[in-house]
Amino acid sequence: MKRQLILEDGTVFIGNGFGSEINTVGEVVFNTGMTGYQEILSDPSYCGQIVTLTYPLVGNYGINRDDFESIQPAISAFIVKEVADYPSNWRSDWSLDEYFKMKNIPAISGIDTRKLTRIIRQYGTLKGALCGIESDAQEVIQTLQQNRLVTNQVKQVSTKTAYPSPGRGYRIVLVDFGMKHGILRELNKRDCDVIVVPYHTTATEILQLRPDGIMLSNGPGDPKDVPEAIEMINGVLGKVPLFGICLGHQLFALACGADTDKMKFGHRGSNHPVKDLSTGKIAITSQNHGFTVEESSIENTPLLVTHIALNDGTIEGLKHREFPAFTVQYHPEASPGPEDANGLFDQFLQLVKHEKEEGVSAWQNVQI
Ligand SMILES: NC(=O)CC[C@H](N)C(=O)O
Repeated sequence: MKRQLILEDGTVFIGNGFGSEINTVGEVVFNTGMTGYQEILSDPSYCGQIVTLTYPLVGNYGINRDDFESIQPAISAFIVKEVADYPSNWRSDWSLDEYFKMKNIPAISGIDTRKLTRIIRQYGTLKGALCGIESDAQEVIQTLQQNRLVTNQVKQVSTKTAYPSPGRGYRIVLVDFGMKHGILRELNKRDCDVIVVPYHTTATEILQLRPDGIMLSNGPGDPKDVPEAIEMINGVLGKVPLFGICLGHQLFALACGADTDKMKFGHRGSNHPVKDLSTGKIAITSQNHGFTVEESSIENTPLLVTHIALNDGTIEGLKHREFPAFTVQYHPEASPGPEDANGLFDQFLQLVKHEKEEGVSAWQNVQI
């Protein structure tokens, strides 16, 4: 069934619809990963976005039971060059088409994704609509140009109530801004006694859980849309060791007085090189972000830049000069992508251990 992808700059692509037949709008972004489409489409940080993959053939190994990053995918729509109708893998349970129909998410194939990606790189991420062939393109373009997309996506994807994921190790409170399961998996693997809490949980409520450490998860949208989290971070900073990922990193920066900004087209892919400024080591990382911490805003804050992106020099890691708190813009939990940075979870737990055994002074001696 022919459907159209319409962009706010006036470009119209005609392709073949699959998955759900509903019409949708969203921010069109590209991901350069060659594999990992299941993890990408189920990453809650894509809430409200229409994702195109630059890799040309998608769906070959199907969708399986085990590789989801959330229970309910939050992406608005999916765009591919060619979709595999007959996946082949022993783990495969559904084809992309079957899965998207089941989850009511529209998708389109037969799109020149190289052209689309070049438009996004030139124009910056832009609003788009996936709709039926009968829709009037000029009308849709006008609507896209005149309306803002929905914000406050964190509220849509965060858990509504707190829940435990018990273990025998350190008590970690994981604040869910749209958490990828991978983060919880890494903590569970290390036997942490995790309590996942909603995005609006206050500092007092978190401290009442007597955590040994606090983790700030990834999540969708603009960090400035979540002021309650910034307030919470200020209330726990210096009291309990803190580790933040992606949106968690941006919220931490805002809480410490730095600023964030929207990037032209962001970083989304599985092979972004990041340099650790203290060791000079390079990690190949998985990334998905459209906002960044502004470098010029760091100067008068208590923050130290620990990592930078080698492609464009933007900030990829921060630590607090005084308190036990550090964050990264990339994804140490991978899923999908390389596991070069996976050791950050161990470093966090080492920090938690030091703090528990020796108090705040130990922080000064721990290398991040
Ligand atoms: N993966 C994330 O946490 C993304 C953070 C934020 N929504 C951004 O786009 O920059």
